[in-house]
Amino acid sequence: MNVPADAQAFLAPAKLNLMLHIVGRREDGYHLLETVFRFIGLYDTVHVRVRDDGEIVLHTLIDGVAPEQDLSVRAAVALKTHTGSVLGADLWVEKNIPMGGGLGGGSSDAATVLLALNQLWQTGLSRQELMDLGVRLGADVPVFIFGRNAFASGIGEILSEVVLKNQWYVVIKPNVHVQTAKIFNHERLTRDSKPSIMRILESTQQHRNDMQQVVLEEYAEVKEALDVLKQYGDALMTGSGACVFLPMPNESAAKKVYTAVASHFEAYCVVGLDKHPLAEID
Ligand SMILES: C[C@@](CO)(OP(=O)(O)O)[C@H](O)COP(=O)(O)OP(=O)(O)OC[C@H]1O[C@@H](n2ccc(N)nc2=O)[C@H](O)[C@@H]1O
Ligand SMILES: Nc1ncnc2c1ncn2[C@@H]1O[C@H](COP(=O)(O)OP(=O)(O)O)[C@@H](O)[C@H]1O
Repeated sequence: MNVPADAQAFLAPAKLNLMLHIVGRREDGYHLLETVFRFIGLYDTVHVRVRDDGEIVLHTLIDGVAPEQDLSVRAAVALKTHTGSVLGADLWVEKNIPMGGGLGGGSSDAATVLLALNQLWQTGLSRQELMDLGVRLGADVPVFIFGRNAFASGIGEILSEVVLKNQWYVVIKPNVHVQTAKIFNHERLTRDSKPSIMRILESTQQHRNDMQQVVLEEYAEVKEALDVLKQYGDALMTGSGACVFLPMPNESAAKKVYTAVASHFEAYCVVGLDKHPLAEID
C-alpha cells in the first residue's frame, strides 16, 4: 500500500462482545441487546489526508464492497453532509481485522474516520454528536467513538463505562462469513433474555452469547473452532460470529493456547485494552 508521507495514521481497534443477551425487539425490527464491549489489541490503520476540493476518495478497495458502500467512506460522507464542511479527504484503510468476524472492524474504521476528520476538518462535533451520527452507519459504531470498554443496551448505543480486568485473548477466525442480519432474523433465535446486567457483571458463571446457538447450528466451522478452544477454558463467540475467543490471565498462558491452535486455524493472540487508542482525541 502506497500511502503518501503527509497522510496521518489513526488506529481502529477490534472489539469482543464478552457477553451478549437479546432482551427484546424494537418496532423497526432491530433487536434490543445487553452486551459488554472490550477493545482488543488488533488494529486496522486508517490513513487520512485532507483534500481542498471536497472529494472523498478511498484508495484501498475491499473485494465485493463498492467504494461508496465502504463504511470509512460512508462515515466521511455522513460527517461532511451533517456539518456542511467544504473539505474532502483521501483515505487508505490498512485492514488487519478479519471481516465479517464479529470483531467490528468496519464499524471501528467508520468511528476512526469520524474522530479523525472531526479533528482535521475542525468541525467541532462533540463525542455524543459523533455517536448519534455513527449509529446510523451501524449499531456497533457508537462504542468505538465512546472510547471506553462499555456495557451497552438499546441496540448498542446506550453506553456506560466498565472497568475490566487485565486479560489476554486467543481468537479464532473460522473460515466462514456469518451474515449478521441472517442470525438476527433466525426463527430459533432467543430474544427474551431477562435484562439482568448487574448480576452478569458480578458473576463469571453467566457469560453467554444469545446468538451463539443459532450460529453453531448453521455453521459447522464455528462449532469446530469453539469446541477446540473449549478444551482450554470458557470460550465464547463474539457478536454474530464467526470469531470465537478464550480469555486468558496473561500473555504466556495465551501464547501457549495460541501456539497449539494456530497451525490449524487463523488465530490471533491479543491483549485486552483498557481504552480505545483515540479515547483522548478531540
Ligand atoms: C451483533 C453485533 C454485536 O456487537 O456485532 P457484530 O457481530 O456485527 O460485530 C452488533 O449488534 C451488530 O452491529 P452492526 O454489525 O453494526 O449491525 P448493523 O449494520 O447495524 O445491522 C445489520 C443488520 O443486523 C440486524 N440488527 C443489527 C443490530 C441490532 N441490534 N439488531 C438487529 O436486528 C438488522 O437486521 C440489521 O439490518
Ligand atoms: N471498511 C470496512 N471494513 C470492513 N468491512 C466493511 C467495510 N466497509 C464495509 N464493509 C462490509 O461490512 C461487512 C462486515 O464487516 P465487519 O464490520 O468487519 O464485521 P462484523 O460486523 O462481523 O464485525 C464486511 O463483510 C463488508 O462487506
